[in-house]
Amino acid sequence: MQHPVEKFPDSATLAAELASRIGHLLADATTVRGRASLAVSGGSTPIPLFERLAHLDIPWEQVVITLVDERWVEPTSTDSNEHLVRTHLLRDRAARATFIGLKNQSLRARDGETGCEEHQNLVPRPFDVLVLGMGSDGHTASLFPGADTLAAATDMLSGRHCIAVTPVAAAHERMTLTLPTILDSHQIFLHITGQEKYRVLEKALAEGPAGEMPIRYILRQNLTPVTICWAP
Ligand SMILES: O=C1O[C@H](COP(=O)(O)O)[C@@H](O)[C@H](O)[C@H]1O
Repeated sequence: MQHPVEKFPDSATLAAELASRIGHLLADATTVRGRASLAVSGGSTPIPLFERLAHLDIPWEQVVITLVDERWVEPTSTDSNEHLVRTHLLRDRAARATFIGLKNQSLRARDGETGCEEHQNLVPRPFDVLVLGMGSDGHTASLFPGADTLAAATDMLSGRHCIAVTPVAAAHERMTLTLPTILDSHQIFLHITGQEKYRVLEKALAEGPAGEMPIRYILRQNLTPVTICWAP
C-alpha cells in the first residue's frame, strides 16, 4: 500500500493541522461510540502537537490516552514518555482525559509485561488515532533494529499487546505496543520533522529487510491507513 506523504511548511503548521485532524477524529468517535482512544509516541517531536491538542474543545472526559511505548524509568524522570504526556498533553482541556500508561512497579520491563497487558485491556480498541514517531535508525514505537524481542513484537499472531525490548544502541529497557496492537487502529499518523528524518523515510520506503528499519513494518502493511506528516 502507498501511504500518502503530506508536507507542511514548518513544524508549527504541521502540529496545528495534525492536532485539528486528531481532534475531529476523536470528537467523531465520541459522538458515534460515546468514547474514543488515542495512542501517542514519546520523544521530542510530538511536544508542539501535544500542546495544540491540550487546548482542543472536545469531550476529553470520554477519551482514553495511552502510549505506544515507554522507557522503563520512573514516571518522574524526564526520560519518561509518561512524564512527557503529563507535562505537555494532560493539561488545560485535555486534563479531563483518562491516561493509561505502560510503566508499572516491576523493576525490569520483562517482569512488567503481564501488568501492562492487563492495563492495555482497559483501553478501547481499535484505537481511534495512533501517532507514531520515527528515530534516525528507523525505529518506531520501541520496535528497534536488532533488538532481542523484535521478532516477537512484530509477530502478527502473538496475541500480545505489550512486549519488553532492550535496544542495542539506545538507552533504557522499553515497553512497546506490539505490531498487531499498533495496527489495531482506525488511523495511524506518522509524525516526523527535519531533513534527516526525511532521508530516513526515503530509505525506509526503498527496498530492504523490515527488521533493519522497523518503521517498514508500518509502511509495508495494508491493514491500517497511515498518513505520513512531515515538515522541515
Ligand atoms: O525513543 C523514542 O524515540 C522515538 C523518536 O523520538 P524523537 O525524539 O526523534 O521524536 C519516539 O517515537 C518513541 O516514542 C520514543 O520512545
